[in-house]
Amino acid sequence: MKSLRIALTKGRLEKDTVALFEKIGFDCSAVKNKGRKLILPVGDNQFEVVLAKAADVITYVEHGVCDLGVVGKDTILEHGSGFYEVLDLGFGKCKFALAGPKNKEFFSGYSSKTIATKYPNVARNYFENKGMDVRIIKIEGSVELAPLLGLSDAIVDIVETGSTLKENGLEVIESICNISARLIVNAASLKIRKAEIESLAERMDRAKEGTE
Ligand SMILES: Nc1ncnc2c1ncn2[C@@H]1O[C@H](COP(=O)(O)OP(=O)(O)OP(=O)(O)O)[C@@H](O)[C@H]1O
Ligand SMILES: O=P(O)(O)OC[C@H]1O[C@H](OP(=O)(O)OP(=O)(O)O)[C@H](O)[C@@H]1O
Repeated sequence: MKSLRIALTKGRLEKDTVALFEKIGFDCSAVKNKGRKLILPVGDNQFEVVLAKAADVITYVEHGVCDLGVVGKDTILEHGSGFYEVLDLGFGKCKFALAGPKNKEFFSGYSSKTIATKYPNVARNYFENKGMDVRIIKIEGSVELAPLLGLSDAIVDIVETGSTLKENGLEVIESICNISARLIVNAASLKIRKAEIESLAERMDRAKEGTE
């Protein structure tokens, strides 16, 4: 049978995932010396790692061309639910927050507010739950610019250390939810290759706790 294929969010989550695999004892030298290669073997061809952008990890897992994926809860909340989320990996910790200019009251007044965000679905759900009607503008990155430039009243974005907000005169108005990296699995793969997938997830879980 061909080896399991895991889609891995490249960038921030990549290093922590590789560190976790190495803790289990898998040889990750191909991933660490990847050059521009995007599909790489791990261990003794135990599985293959596919390096992809966060939202694409979900697309590949949902379509079943990858059996598993490592992706942030932020991306899951924004982009999808057609898969199983089997494990909180405990790294990539940050949170979603509503943030805006320091010392400026956001929830007062009657005028409709404008929100800039890279996560329009998350922002829409958040304000729907509050019964607030807001205008949402999608921004692709450095979302903190939007209120500084006068495009929006506030932002919904990821906050980790808080320094990006602080250095730009912004502050958290309200925390929305915690985020961390998750292991996701294609539904059909979980049926067909249950034992293999469960064994890998268990090993990742134990390595995460430092007991492997
Ligand atoms: N400070 C942080 N900022 C953004 N994401 C973070 C942070 N800390 C942890 N993460 C997690 O890392 C994941 C990947 O972030 P990364 O910055 O590598 O990619 P991205 O910002 O989604 O995409 P891009 O490649 O466009 O920068 C996020 O989806 C989130 O789950
Ligand atoms: O609280 P902090 O530790 O400052 O981290 C939060 C910042 O990091 C992320 O941006 P990223 O670096 O991914 O760039 P981007 O905004 O262009 O996506 C996020 O969108 C915030 O801007």
